[in-house]
Amino acid sequence: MNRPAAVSEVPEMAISAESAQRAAARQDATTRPATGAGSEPRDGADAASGDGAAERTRAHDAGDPGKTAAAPVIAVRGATATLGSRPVLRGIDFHVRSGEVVALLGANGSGKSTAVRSVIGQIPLTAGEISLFSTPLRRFRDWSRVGYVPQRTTAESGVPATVREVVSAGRLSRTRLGWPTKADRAAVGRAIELVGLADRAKDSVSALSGGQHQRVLIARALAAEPELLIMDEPMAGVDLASQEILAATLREQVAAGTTVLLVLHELGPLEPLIDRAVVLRDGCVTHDGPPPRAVGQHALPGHDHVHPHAAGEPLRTGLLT
Ligand SMILES: Nc1ncnc2c1ncn2[C@@H]1O[C@H](COP(=O)(O)OP(=O)(O)OP(=O)(O)O)[C@@H](O)[C@H]1O
Repeated sequence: MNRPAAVSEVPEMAISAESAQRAAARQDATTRPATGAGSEPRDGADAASGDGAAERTRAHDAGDPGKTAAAPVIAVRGATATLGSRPVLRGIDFHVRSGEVVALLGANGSGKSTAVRSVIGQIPLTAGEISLFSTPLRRFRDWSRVGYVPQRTTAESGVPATVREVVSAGRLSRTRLGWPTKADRAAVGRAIELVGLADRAKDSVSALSGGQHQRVLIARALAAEPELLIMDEPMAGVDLASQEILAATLREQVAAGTTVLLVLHELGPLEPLIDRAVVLRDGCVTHDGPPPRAVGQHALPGHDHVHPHAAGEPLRTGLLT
């Protein structure tokens, strides 16, 4: 197995003071919205599984900020994945701690999307293991704690749907059997407001721009008030105005203690939020630490990151080898 570079073997990663503070603040369950993940009972499947929810409750009950802050929300160890006959992840290790914002960076085809899709169980590993909230992925059932925004999708399904309908779909993991409660409807309304689309809530998603679509998808992920938000290139193909709204939305989530893993090809307006960067190259981790500074590296040869979904000129990341 081609193990990743030494940096990924270091168990304790630099976590910014800001991140540590957020993690501690998160311990005050009061920082979560009243209808948030921390205040709601679990559904039957979750309760039956006895997995993450119970462990999380125990951790909170223990009242030891250090303990929960130290437990990784995502732990990836020796993850190896093959697509077709091609090895795409070659034994990668990384983790994301509670309250951290971690960017997964790297050149086109380095395995970023495969890594996040493995984390949410869409791509099976051929070796290694992944845990979410200290529960092995194969036993993890508490998906309402996880919000996922996939790469390159639109909010359109072919069936006419309004912004509110699409965002409401994101709440289904929390909706008890039966009709949505007042709290469910309020959470959907909040998510729509957060992404600045309150005035478009009744509009068909087919009438929205690409950037607005992306905002709908993020609102859909936020509607469940997840503790962990995983986003695959949330800024790709998004106009500047929408980028700024998305950055503000994410800032708000992070301030409330949400843990974030996001694939990016450039840090852009999200840079101030990023605590740590994990850089992939050919399916291996080549850096795990402070976000690389884009300035200066742009001038180096081989630093163009051509994003296949964005027409026009190559985007530069300053992060590539
Ligand atoms: N279904 C598939 N079958 C075979 N190979 C695949 C498949 N999906 C992706 N790959 C290959 O796996 C590698 C990693 O792809 P992945 O999408 O994870 O990279 P990425 O770093 O997210 O790239 P990008 O920045 O272009 O989105 C690429 O070489 C890609 O061609």
